[in-house]
Amino acid sequence: MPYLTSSNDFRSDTFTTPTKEMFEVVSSSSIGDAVYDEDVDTLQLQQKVAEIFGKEAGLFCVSGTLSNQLALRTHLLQPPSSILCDFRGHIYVHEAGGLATLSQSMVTPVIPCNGKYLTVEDIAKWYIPDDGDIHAAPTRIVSLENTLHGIIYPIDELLKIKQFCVENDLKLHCDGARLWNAVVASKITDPTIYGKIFDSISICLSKSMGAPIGSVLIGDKAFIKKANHFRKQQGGGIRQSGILCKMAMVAIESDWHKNLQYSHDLAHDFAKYCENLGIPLECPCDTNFVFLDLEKCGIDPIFLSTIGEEKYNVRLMGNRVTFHYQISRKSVENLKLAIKEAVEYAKEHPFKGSNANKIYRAIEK
Ligand SMILES: Cc1ncc(COP(=O)(O)O)c(C=O)c1O
Ligand SMILES: C[C@@H](O)[C@H](N)C(=O)O
Repeated sequence: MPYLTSSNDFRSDTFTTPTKEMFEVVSSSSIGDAVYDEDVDTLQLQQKVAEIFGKEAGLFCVSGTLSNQLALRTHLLQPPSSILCDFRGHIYVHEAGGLATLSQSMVTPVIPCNGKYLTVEDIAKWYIPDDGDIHAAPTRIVSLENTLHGIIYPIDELLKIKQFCVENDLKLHCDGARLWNAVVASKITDPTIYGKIFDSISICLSKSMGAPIGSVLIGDKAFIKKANHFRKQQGGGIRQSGILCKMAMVAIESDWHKNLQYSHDLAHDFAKYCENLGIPLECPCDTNFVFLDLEKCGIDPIFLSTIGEEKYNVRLMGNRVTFHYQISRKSVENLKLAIKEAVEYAKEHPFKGSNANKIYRAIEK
């Protein structure tokens, strides 16, 4: 099926497509060489994102993976070192082992005791102190994700973790690919709170915000200056990035609160529908993701995505159903028909296969 629009694409919010307005602004974008900090639209976007989330400076990156990897590399001075994160964290599961190769760092993947997000108790239990034990790779960074699997991090827990990091000389990074969603769902009126808590934040513009390309890494000036050095080293120093930054600025200047709330409302409605069908959720539906425990209902994810595409014109991948502002209500109705058929089919043909190819891990209950 030719890829037409994202209105029926529930695979990820990375499938959001540029708007007509984004294409229209391209012709008036600045055309300076961003490697020399001479591109006005790039400088403006970097500063805008830094100001929104309360940091001194920003650095445009072509992907969230690059933004995360630069942040963590910049915080690290020399091996041996460890980075503590949630065992489901993108930096650990989905960034191709970049921390090992680009940062020569170990990772301590931790399963949250509360089944949702790491608490300060989880971190205190699993962090590796720099106490002179030559067997160890001491923890240098705690890297959190907000949201992670769509789960919101409570501010009071973040503040406790921040305090622990300060007391133990640890850097605190946030993979904020969907921090915009957390702001809307938590009804945060002043997002600079996150800049007060985290030493660095990677903010994606290409997911729920709908820009075609780009993330911005934010931090203090000295940190961003060093991250820029690593960005050049890793080939991320791009030239006329004003084209991309102007498009991204359209997303920031849009009514993103309304857009993201729409996607959250669709997700919450679908989550309720699935639970009423007897499909448990793998984790709470706080924002735009619905993680279904298909295994518990004997539903084959391949069967679901196949009938979804061939019979109901919806695009699905695995057990994560993603909502974004370009999803149409008609597509949600089609999605509900597809999941209903999959439930009925599973009653007669329960799927007992392996979920080894599951790219989104769940916490065993
Ligand atoms: C939580 C999270 N962090 C980082 C990334 C990486 O972003 P990118 O795909 O632009 O590298 C993603 C991907 O969507 C993500 O879901
Ligand atoms: C697959 C993963 O890298 C991507 N960030 C997503 O959420 O779809």
